[in-house]
Amino acid sequence: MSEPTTSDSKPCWRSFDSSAELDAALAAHLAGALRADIARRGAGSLALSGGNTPQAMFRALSREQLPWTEVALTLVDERWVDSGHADSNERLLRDNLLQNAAATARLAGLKTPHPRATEGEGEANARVAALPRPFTAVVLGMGGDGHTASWFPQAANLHRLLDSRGTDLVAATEPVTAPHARMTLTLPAVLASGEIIVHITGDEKKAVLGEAIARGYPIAAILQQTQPPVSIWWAPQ
Ligand SMILES: O=C1O[C@H](COP(=O)(O)O)[C@@H](O)[C@H](O)[C@H]1O
Repeated sequence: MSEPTTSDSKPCWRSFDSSAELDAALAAHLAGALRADIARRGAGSLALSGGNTPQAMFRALSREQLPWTEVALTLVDERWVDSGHADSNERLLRDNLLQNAAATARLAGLKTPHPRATEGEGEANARVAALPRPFTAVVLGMGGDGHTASWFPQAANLHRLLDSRGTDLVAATEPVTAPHARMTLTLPAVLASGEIIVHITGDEKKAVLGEAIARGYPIAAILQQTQPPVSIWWAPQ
């Protein structure tokens, strides 16, 4: 299957023969970007996605040797569940990345103690605002429905999440087609990054990406960008 491009921009594709190769290369790439940022401004930061795709890459990244005490991590999006819940992206990050050499990195999660995600917006915004930004890198995943971050096609407030002139760094949303209310970075927060990496695997997601622009999937908001640079890292399942 060929690599889809958009009419306006051609995100750079990095295709690998296996997920294992992709995971090793992406972990090394992120570690290099963090080292460079720490050397340049004394701090590095990553906004990372949850879900199944990035878990092995997180474990590879956790073994990279770098000054992890100077690294701040946050999530691209979070499900509104306790941090010990099986569906918690924070739990996923703690279990897979905040281990080994990376155990000393600082994590600013998006889940607050508020019962409702909408009530946690102020605190979550303040947490993200306190991080070293622009992010060194943002790593996005993508669902089979073309959602990235927690920008779901059916969400009533999708417009707010994708408002490039909006001032909120995060916002609550109801995905409609997936469980749990969410807290998600907004488009302007994602764009305030040294680079954006879309990390996907499998032919199905490659095909979805190819349809994204034509069908107006939320990930099109990223694929159409030229600044910061966007690259797509892909391997077969
Ligand atoms: O719900 C979510 O799904 C996407 C994609 O996850 P995957 O399991 O298909 O890799 C993920 O990027 C996002 O962070 C997560 O909250």
